[in-house]
Amino acid sequence: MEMFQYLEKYDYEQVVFCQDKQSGLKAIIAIHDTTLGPALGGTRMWMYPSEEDAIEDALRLARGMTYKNAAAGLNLGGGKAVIIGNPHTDKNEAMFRAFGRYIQSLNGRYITAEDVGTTVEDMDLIHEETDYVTGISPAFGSSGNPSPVTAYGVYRGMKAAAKEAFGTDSLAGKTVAVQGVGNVAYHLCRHLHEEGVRLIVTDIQQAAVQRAVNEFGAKAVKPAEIYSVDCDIYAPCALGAVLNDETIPTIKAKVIAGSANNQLKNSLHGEQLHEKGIIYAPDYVINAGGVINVADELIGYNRDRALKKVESVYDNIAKVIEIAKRDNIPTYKAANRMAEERIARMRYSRSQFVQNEKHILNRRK
Ligand SMILES: NC(=O)c1ccc[n+]([C@@H]2O[C@H](COP(=O)([O-])OP(=O)(O)OC[C@H]3O[C@@H](n4cnc5c(N)ncnc54)[C@H](O)[C@@H]3O)[C@@H](O)[C@H]2O)c1
Ligand SMILES: CC(C)C[C@H](N)C(=O)O
Repeated sequence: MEMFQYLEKYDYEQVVFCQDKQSGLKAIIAIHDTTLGPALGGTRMWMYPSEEDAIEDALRLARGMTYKNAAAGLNLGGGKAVIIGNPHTDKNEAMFRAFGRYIQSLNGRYITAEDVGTTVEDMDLIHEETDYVTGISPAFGSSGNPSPVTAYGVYRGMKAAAKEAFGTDSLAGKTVAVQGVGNVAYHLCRHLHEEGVRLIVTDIQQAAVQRAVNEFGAKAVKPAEIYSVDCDIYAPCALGAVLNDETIPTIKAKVIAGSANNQLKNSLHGEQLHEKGIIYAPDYVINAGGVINVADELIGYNRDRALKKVESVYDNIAKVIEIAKRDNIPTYKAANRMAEERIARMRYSRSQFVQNEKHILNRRK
């Protein structure tokens, strides 16, 4: 990869490589854009096939957080970190504390939280060394695991997309196919079950499937079958790139609304969904509940206030659909437009020099 060429292409601000031989820490922090405020995004721990894959993932995810935070109306920029290693076998206290010291050295330009492969316990270790971490234990007056709140946001966003497709946002009697019933989707299934939805689920872990079958009366199908089942709504809640040339032609759902990041393999697939008349709730808009929740910690966490803010995912999905209809463009493009326009407006309005300017981190004091 021609690093600076890539950074210039998408206008990244900063990339930090963090190494600590004794603990085995190899991490990359990518800060994409801090126009709206400090860059907030989780830390992913993953066994990357190569260092180049890890760098690419950090960069791609950081840019995604710029869009997610902007579209959610947060005064936060976009960044993300990756730790190279096996989250089941390679973690240790010194690793996360060394990583916390690197975050501290950025003096608030980057704030971390959970992502795939990291937990509340890991955030607590990072917190030993820095204040620039969210999603830490409720014992510290913080928000804890973001997944249930992400699920609530996805549920709200799904209702907004359903309103467009079916003329009502009631999901009672609808069939929803859920791909992956992990941390987020388990809670999503609970909301859907309580509203009288028929659930079809799949997962590569049998125990996760069985729990949804037992608790919510879900019907189980094999992983490869989930795309083509008869359903009203397809909820991708596992991996990225699941909306691609192979899967899109088989999808029968009228709505796609799930928590997974980077659902479109590439932007062409967003066009294909538009041509098929499927209402696609853009991933980074519908799954913003987690980041909205952890961002509330920056002003002194209040669960009720955070949940109230997460309800706005409904309005944000409705707004994206409205822009898509007004401009006759796919919803993924409408979401990008919404985020980019907000950043451009704020960049302009915040371009004047102000001594000791006010920003979200100053509100903590
Ligand atoms: N946790 C959050 O707050 C949050 C916030 C925003 C976005 N997300 C995104 O939502 C998705 C789910 O996150 P999570 O925290 O629930 O993760 P998780 O690991 O708890 O759940 C994912 C589930 O998907 C299953 N899975 C993996 N590959 C599969 C396949 N091929 N077919 C079917 N199932 C498969 C896994 O076995 C697991 O049960 C991820 O893409 C994540 O990036 C999560
Ligand atoms: C800040 C975190 C809760 C971010 C979450 N991992 C996401 O992708 O939105």
